[in-house]
This record gives sequence, C-alpha cells and structure tokens, in this order.
Amino acid sequence: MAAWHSPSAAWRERSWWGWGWADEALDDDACRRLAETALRPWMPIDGSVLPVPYDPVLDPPRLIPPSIMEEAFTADPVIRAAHTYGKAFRDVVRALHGRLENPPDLVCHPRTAHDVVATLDWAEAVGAAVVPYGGGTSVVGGVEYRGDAPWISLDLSRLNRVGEVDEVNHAVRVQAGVFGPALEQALVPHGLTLRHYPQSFEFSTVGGWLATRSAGHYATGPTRIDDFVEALRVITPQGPVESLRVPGSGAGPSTDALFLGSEGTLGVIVEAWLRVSRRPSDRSSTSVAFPVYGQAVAAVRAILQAGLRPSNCRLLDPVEAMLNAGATDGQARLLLGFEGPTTPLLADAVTICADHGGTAATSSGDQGTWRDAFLRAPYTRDALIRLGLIVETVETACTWSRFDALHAAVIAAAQAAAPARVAVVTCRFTHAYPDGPAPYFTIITPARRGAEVAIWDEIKAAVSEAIAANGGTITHHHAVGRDHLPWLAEQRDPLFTDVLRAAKRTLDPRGILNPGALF
Ligand SMILES: Cc1cc2nc3c(=O)[nH]c(=O)nc-3n(C[C@H](O)[C@H](O)[C@H](O)COP(=O)(O)OP(=O)(O)OC[C@H]3O[C@@H](n4cnc5c(N)ncnc54)[C@H](O)[C@@H]3O)c2cc1C
Repeated sequence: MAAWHSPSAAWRERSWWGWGWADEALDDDACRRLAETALRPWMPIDGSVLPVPYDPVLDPPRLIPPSIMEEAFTADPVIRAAHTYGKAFRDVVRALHGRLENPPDLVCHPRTAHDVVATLDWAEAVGAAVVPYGGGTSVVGGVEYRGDAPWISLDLSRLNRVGEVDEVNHAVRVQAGVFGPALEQALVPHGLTLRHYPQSFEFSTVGGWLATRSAGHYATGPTRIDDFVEALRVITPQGPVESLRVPGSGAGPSTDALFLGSEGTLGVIVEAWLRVSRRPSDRSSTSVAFPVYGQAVAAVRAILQAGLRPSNCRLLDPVEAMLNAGATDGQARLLLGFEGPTTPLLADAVTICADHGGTAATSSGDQGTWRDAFLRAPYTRDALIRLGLIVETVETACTWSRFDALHAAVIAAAQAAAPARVAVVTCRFTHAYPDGPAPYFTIITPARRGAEVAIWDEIKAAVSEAIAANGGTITHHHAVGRDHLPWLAEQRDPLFTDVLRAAKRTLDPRGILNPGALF
C-alpha cells in the first residue's frame, strides 16, 4: 500500500479506510479476542471479522492537473480513497465494504497561500468543486462531496508552518494545516500553551478547528475556538479577506465570526493568529463517584454556577464509567481537574459534590483509565465495526432545565430505532457551562452486514428528532457538514440562512467551495 503523507514531519502510514495510524489498527486476531473477551456476553455478534480491503480500485480521474502546479496534485488511488470520506462510523463502514463511489478526482497539496489562489482559479475555470481538507477527521460528511461535478480535495496539511510566537501579547501566528501536537510543541519553549484542542488532537488541524468551530479537550471555558481567534486570513474565490489583530472590537459584526464555522464553504482559511496562555504551573484532579446520576448532574451545574471553572469537568454516566473508566460499582463518575494555583478550587468543587452525595476518590486512577480508553477509542471503534456493530456518537448542548427530558428522549429514541431494540446508549458531558451541559451520547448496537449505513441513518434521524424536540442544538462541536443539514434547517432562522447565502454568492459566485455542506 502506498504511504500517505502523515501529519507530522515524519512519514508514517495513516489508515486510508479507518482511524489514525495504520499500524495501530487492531488486526484480525485482536478483533476476535475483543469479541470473545468483551462482547459476547452482552452483544449478539457472530464473531466474524469484516476483512480490511486491499488497495482501492477507483475510476480514473476526470481532471488532468494544470501543468504549472502539477507537482502539487496527485491521482494516486490510495490517496484519493483516503480523501473520499471523513472518519464517522458511516465513513469507515463504507470504506471497509469498498464503497468508494465518488472519490476526489485529484488531491491537491498546496504549499503556499499562492498555491491555494491558483487552485481555486483553475477549479473555477474547469468547473470543478473544491473541498478543503485539514486532517480529514470530520464526522458529519464535511469532506465528502456528494455532487456530480469533478472535484478536488484540497489537503492543507503542507501549509504547516508555525510562525511568530508573540510572547508580549500571548499570541501565535500559525498556518491552517498545522496539526495540534506540532502547535503545542512549538509553544513549549516559550512557556506557552493553546490550552484548547479537539479530542481528535493528533489528526486534526488548526484550519479544521476554525472551520468547524471545534470545542476543546478541556471541559469548561472559554472552550469555543472563537475565543482563541485574534485574526484570520482567508482565501476566497473572489480574493483574500483579512481581519485586524486586536484584543476586541466593536466595529460592527465581526469578520472572523463569518468564517469561523463556515466549513470550507466561504473561503479557505490559510492563516490565523491564535491567543495562547502561560503554561499552568500546577494541576490537580480527582474523580467523584455519585450513586444517583441526577445528583451528579446537579453537582456539575452547582460547580459551574458557583463561578468555578474546572479545566476538566466530564460527567460519565454509570455505563460510560464502566466501559471507559473501569468503574464497576454502578455509580456515575465526575472527572474533575483544575489548572494554576488550584488546590482550594478543587476542594471547593469537591465540597459541592459532597453536598450532592458524591464521594471523591483518594487517587486519580479513574482519570488515567478513562484517558487511556479515550485515546484508544477510535481504534477500538473500528474493530467493533469490523465485528458487525454500529458504534457512533451524537452530541448536542441544551440548557440545564431541558437536560433531563432530552437525555431520556435520546436514549428512548436510540433504543426504539435500533434493530431488535438492543442498544447500549451511554452519556457523558464533554463540556459544561453555567447555563447548560454539552451531552455526548455513544450508541452501540448490532448491525445487519451490508445494511449498517441504512440502520445507522434511521437511528441518527430518530435521535436528531428527539434532540430537536427537546430544545437541543443539532451539534455542539461536530459541525453541520452534510449529515446535519436537515436539522439545521429546523434551528436556523430562514432569514439568517438567506444572509449566509448572500455571503456565499458574494465570495464564491460559482459555488465551487464545498458544495452541499452547511447550506
Ligand atoms: C475520534 C474523533 C474524535 C473527535 N473529537 C472531537 C473533539 O473533541 N472536539 C471537536 O470539536 N471535534 C471532534 N471531532 C470532530 C473533528 O475532529 C473536528 O471537527 C475537527 O475540528 C476537524 O478538523 P480537521 O482538521 O480534521 O478538519 P477536516 O475534517 O479536514 O474538515 C472539517 C471541515 O472543515 C473544512 N476545512 C478544513 N480545513 C479548512 C480550512 N483550512 N479552511 C476552510 N475550511 C476548512 C472542511 O472542508 C470540512 O468542512 C472528533 C472526530 C473524531 C473522528
């Protein structure tokens, strides 16, 4: 199999069909062991393992690269296959079945902003669609073109320079293709940190975070990427747009706000100034067990509303705590962490938990177990898919007063839509704010081989309806892409959609940028 350019400076093969590094995927024997030891007792599976396909065979590309930029383009089938989908369940299962009906005709790796301009000009001239691609970790069909035109996947991973680190103003200038770890490494010698990165950290890019308005690894905030952006440089088919680098501005609606979350439909983000902060001198953490889930929810709300801002505040329901933190006592777990001179703050939060019936652990063992399970989770997910399970996540945010009903409705909808009504549904808070949580549900259910995507789409539709009916957003941080469009229409005012369409017509009059996403 051809090597695919890795996000780091080194070359390492990334999986073209599944998550992450190819050499970290579970092999057939490991999948079988997983089936025997962990699954058989509670999931009806037959134990067979869907094979990993050989190198993909694709139709020949419909485009010939322009001679002046020939070296930036490739039609290598493995690279085209790798850029066909993102990394959602439905992406992995389709790739495993060899269903690569609409791969990009070409993949382009620009090295400069000028290359981006030239690629957009050329695409307009030949009538090709252009889909910006950062790390390709979208879980909402954000990097998958579903139209008929020939198309180019514009892979920005070679725009990978971390520029000036501005120690005076605590900011860094960074190109959009830089991956999270590379950015953090560049900040370490300056004693600085971004203190914000998505959980797909290793494989997602700065441009991807900005274009999707990713939410960070840390649970409370400021966790929205918007707060970290000082200024942007965006290339649109009509020319570049830049914003002014200032700490704040009341000069009308913000330029950055238009492009943050625009998912590659209005322009290609090529560079950003991001706000950074001093690396914390101190960290403290604990986990708190709660026999009553509702009490745990109330404790999280009380912590946030008391003005405490934990850097980690993840509430795992009892099933999530069992599967991912090894907690077999049937209790929920709150993983709590603070940064900075933190001991009194942690003690305050623990006191609030005790008032709600929580007991703090004497060691932070749960945190370590959970973190290890969490980092391995996408590889395990791919193995479970090969064993015939549907494993997928759904996330939202709602106000505290809506949470109980939304939580119950999502679980009921997933179970009712699952085959034979057998589904494990777990919930954790990835983020929590003074006015509400961001619940993140994991749904595991057996699939009929070959019908996985159709079954999942039914579950997803049922769950999305339940979210909408209970006042939740269709996405807190996974973005809209193509998969969330029907429910976006329910929550976004039509007049505002018209405003966005007008912006699209102005910046991208021929509609070449990521057609079908977000609108
Ligand atoms: C296992 C897993 C864990 C995840 N965990 C998190 C999490 O903790 N928090 C979170 O927020 N998300 C998470 N996600 C979702 C995803 O990782 C994020 O949306 C991430 O920000 C995408 O970054 P990327 O570089 O991979 O972007 P891509 O997937 O390449 O692109 C995403 C979208 O942005 C557009 N885009 C990409 N780069 C640019 C650019 N430079 N200019 C304009 N448009 C661009 C693309 O066209 C596409 O619409 C997770 C996904 C997976 C599979």
